[in-house]
Amino acid sequence: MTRERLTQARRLVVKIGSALLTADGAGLDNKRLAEWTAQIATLVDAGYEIVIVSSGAVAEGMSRLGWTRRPDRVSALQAAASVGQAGLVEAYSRGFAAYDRQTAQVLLTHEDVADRARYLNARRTLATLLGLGVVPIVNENDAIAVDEIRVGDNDTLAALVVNLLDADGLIILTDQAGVYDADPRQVPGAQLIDSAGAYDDALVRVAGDSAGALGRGGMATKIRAARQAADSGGFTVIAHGTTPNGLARIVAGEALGTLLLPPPGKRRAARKNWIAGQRQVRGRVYIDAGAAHVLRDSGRSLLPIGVVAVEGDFRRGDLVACVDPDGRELAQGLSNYDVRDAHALKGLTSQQIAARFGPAHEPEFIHRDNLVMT
Ligand SMILES: Nc1ncnc2c1ncn2[C@@H]1O[C@H](COP(=O)(O)OP(=O)(O)O)[C@@H](O)[C@H]1O
Ligand SMILES: N[C@@H](CCC(=O)OP(=O)(O)O)C(=O)O
Repeated sequence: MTRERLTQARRLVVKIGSALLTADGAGLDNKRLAEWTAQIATLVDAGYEIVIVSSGAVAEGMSRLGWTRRPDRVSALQAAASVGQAGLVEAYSRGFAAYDRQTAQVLLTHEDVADRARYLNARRTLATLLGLGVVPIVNENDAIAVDEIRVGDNDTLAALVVNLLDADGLIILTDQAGVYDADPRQVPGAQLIDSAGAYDDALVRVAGDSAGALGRGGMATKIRAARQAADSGGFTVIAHGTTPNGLARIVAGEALGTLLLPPPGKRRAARKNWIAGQRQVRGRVYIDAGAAHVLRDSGRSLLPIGVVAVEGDFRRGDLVACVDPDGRELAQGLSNYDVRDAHALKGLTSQQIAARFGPAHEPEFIHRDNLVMT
C-alpha cells in the first residue's frame, strides 16, 4: 500500500554514492555506471524528470593521480576532486550519449542554496534543464568549497535538490540493500527495514555514522537527508545500487530497499524549506515563556517584546536561532534587524518602537513566513 505512492512519482533525484561508483579505489566502475545511465535514460524516455547527484569525484581523482591513500590536506582533496569531477562528468555524458540524451554538470556549494538570489537561480537552471530533457549531474563544488561553505555530504546535497525542485522523491543508491536495524557491517544478522516514517525515532538509533572507506556520511546522513526531503513532502528510498533494473522496479512499487515516508500532510512552503536548509546560524535570540508559547502553538511572528536577550553578530536577513527559557532551541528564522537594532529593540512594545524609532522599523523581529520550528 505505502509503495503505491512511488508509482505516481514523476520528478526524482537519484543519489549515487562513492561506495558504489568506485571499484575500491580503482577509479570509476564503468560497468555499473553504464547500467545506471541505461536505466535512467529509459525512465526519462518514459517521461520521468531525473536529477543525478553523483559522488565519486575525489575517489576518481585519486585514482587518476595514482594516489592510494585519501589525503588529509584540504588542498590535495580539492585538487583530486577537480581532476576526478572531469572524469565523472565525462563518464556520464558518454553513457547518456548512447541514448541520445544530453547531460549537464551543475556544481553547488552551500552558498548557492543559502543566498536567496542564487537559490532561485539554481532552481531555475535545474528546472530549465529538466524541461529540455537534459539529465543534470550535480555534485558539491569540492574544488572551491571549504568547510564554511560546504554542504558536507552528498546525501544532504541530494535532499536540498529535492527541496529546491519540489521533487516527488529521492532514491539513494548505496552499497547496502537499505536501512537495517543495525549496521550490517558490524552486526551480521541485522534485519532490513522495509518502510518507516522518515521521522521515526527508532531510525536514528539504528543508523551508525560510520561510512565506508570512500563514503562520507554512512547511514546517519541518509536518514537525515530523508527527513529533509520529507519536509517538502518527498519520500526517500535507500537501496542497493547493483540490483538489476533497480530504479525502474522501485518506481513500479516493488518492495526494494527501505522506503522512508514523510508524515501525512507534511509539505512545507518552498520558502520555509529554504530557511530550514540553512546551516549558518549567526546569532541566538533568547525569548520569554509567552513568546515561546505563541511560536510553538499559534505559528505567529516573533515580536521584540518577547525577546529577553540577543547574542552573536548578525545582520538583517541573517539566520538566528530562538531559544526558550529552558535553554532549548525552538525555532530558526531570518532576523528583520541587525544585532545593534536588536539590542535596542528587545523587550519593547510595537508602540514604543514606533514612537522611538519611527514607523520605518518592521514590527516583527522575525516574521512568521520566515520562521521554521526546529
Ligand atoms: N543501520 C544501517 N543499515 C545499513 N547500513 C548502515 C547502517 N548503519 C551504518 N551503515 C553503513 O553505512 C554504509 C553506507 O554509507 P556510505 O559508506 O557513506 O555510502 P555512500 O558512499 O553510498 O554514501 C554502509 O556500508 C553501512 O556499513
Ligand atoms: N563530493 C564528494 C563526495 C561526498 C560524499 O558525500 O560522498 P558519499 O557519502 O559517498 O556520497 C565527491 O564527489 O568525491
